[in-house]
Amino acid sequence: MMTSNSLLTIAAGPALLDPASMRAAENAEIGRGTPALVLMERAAAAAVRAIRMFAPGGTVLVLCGRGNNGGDGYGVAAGLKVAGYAVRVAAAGPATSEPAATMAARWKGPVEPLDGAAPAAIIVDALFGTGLTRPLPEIEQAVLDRMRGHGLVIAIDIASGIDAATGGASGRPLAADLTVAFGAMKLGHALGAGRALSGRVVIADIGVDVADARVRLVPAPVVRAMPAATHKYSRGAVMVVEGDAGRGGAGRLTALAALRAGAGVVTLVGPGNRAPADAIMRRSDDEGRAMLGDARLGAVAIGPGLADDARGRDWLALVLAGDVPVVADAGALAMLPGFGRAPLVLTPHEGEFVRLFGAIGPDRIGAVRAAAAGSGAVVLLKGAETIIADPDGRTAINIHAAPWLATAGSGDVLTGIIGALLAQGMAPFDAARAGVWLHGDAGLRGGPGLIADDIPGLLPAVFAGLETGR
Ligand SMILES: NC(=O)C1=CN([C@@H]2O[C@H](COP(=O)(O)OP(=O)(O)OC[C@H]3O[C@@H](n4cnc5c(N)ncnc54)[C@H](O)[C@@H]3O)[C@@H](O)[C@H]2O)[C@@H](O)CC1
Ligand SMILES: [K+]
Repeated sequence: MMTSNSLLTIAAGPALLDPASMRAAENAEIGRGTPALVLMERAAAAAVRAIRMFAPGGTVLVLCGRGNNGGDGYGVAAGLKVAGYAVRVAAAGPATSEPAATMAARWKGPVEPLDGAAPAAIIVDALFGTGLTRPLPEIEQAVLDRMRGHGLVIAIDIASGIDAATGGASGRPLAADLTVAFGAMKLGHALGAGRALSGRVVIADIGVDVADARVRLVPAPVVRAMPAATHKYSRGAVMVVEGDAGRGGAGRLTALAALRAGAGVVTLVGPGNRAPADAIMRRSDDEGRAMLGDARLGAVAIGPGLADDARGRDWLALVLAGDVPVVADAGALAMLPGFGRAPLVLTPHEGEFVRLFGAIGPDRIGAVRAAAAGSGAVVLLKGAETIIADPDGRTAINIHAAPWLATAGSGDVLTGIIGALLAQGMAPFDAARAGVWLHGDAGLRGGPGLIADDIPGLLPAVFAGLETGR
């Protein structure tokens, strides 16, 4: 049925942890015999290395909280002082926990109160990390406000005030130029306000094992060399079920995107059976139904421009009952009859998701995971941060994208890209992840003024970029 000649491969991607899983991973390492103080020493040393690379030399103000994030801060202060920086420390009060208190005792210099501390060229924010559970207190908020606009800001683990589980901001966190994240990225670096306020994120390995993480960032796919003996069917055959007359533009965009994403042959199936005007093949509904029995067919893309009527419903029921992988979007989502045999990728935006699966609530990731587990389909919730879940629980978040992609027809293009990757034999979860990354990269390359029609034409540059690293 499927060819197995995918142009791309895609790795699992960097782990994205919530604070509870991070603590569990740290506790596991402590259980294996590494003292918490050693983890903190590693964290501080890694932060010092990152700061020396990012900002070699200068005056430093380290803002220390009373918890372990503050403990990291004292270690950073000591390390930067040894490295020749002029370091001052301001603290909210004595450290209340271990190993932070031990680390604080190693800082032999003066400690200023937070209120009144003057900014420096380099401001190290070690007030709160993953332990923040309440709104930022007034004194901490005031010092962050006073620092704003005055120096290069380095956040220790995460900008103080960002909820590491959700990326939500309490109060007004200070935007970081660089965040040194310990052990792994946290969800709060990738989501919501946290994504914008984290700046560049460097992951510091502190010897904590995060290999089991179920939620990961979508990484850049890798382009494989095509064998010379490739022919068009071995590169994947996609059938796009077109909308009705007057709505055909959406299907055409999907088909074009599938071709540009590397499918060898793309057939647009619809009532018209018009003469081909370009590289896209055109067939009638009857001919299309016959194609479903062709072993060379690799994937079906259905939904863009599709009307909620008898024709649309018949097509949807037919393809879901087959065993050719299906990507369903737009019109198909509005009339999904249930879930059939076919490996399936659903690509709803928020409104479509809510109609299909119910309200989302504050836990967007949990909602997408539940939708995938309940439906047996890979579910891809489109948005500024696209969330993709496999029925087996693997979950990915894509932040490699640009706001210019929020434009009419952009989703039709994504459907075509995913269709092409499915047709090449990529597993549905991988096709969805790689597809959304390619789409996002095209958006970044397109910039302001981008329209959906431009996206397929940007894909050759996206692939070239993957091969050359540019
Ligand atoms: N656990 C470990 O093994 C490691 C932890 N590390 C650091 O430890 C941090 C987490 O430390 P903590 O759990 O101590 O938490 P934080 O230092 O993030 O927060 C400090 C404490 O303040 C309290 N708190 C929360 N919100 C508050 C608010 N709004 N007002 C007043 N108090 C509030 C909490 O009880 C929390 O324990 C990480 O972000 C990381 O920087 C690193 O040293 C690496 C190793
Ligand atoms: K911090």
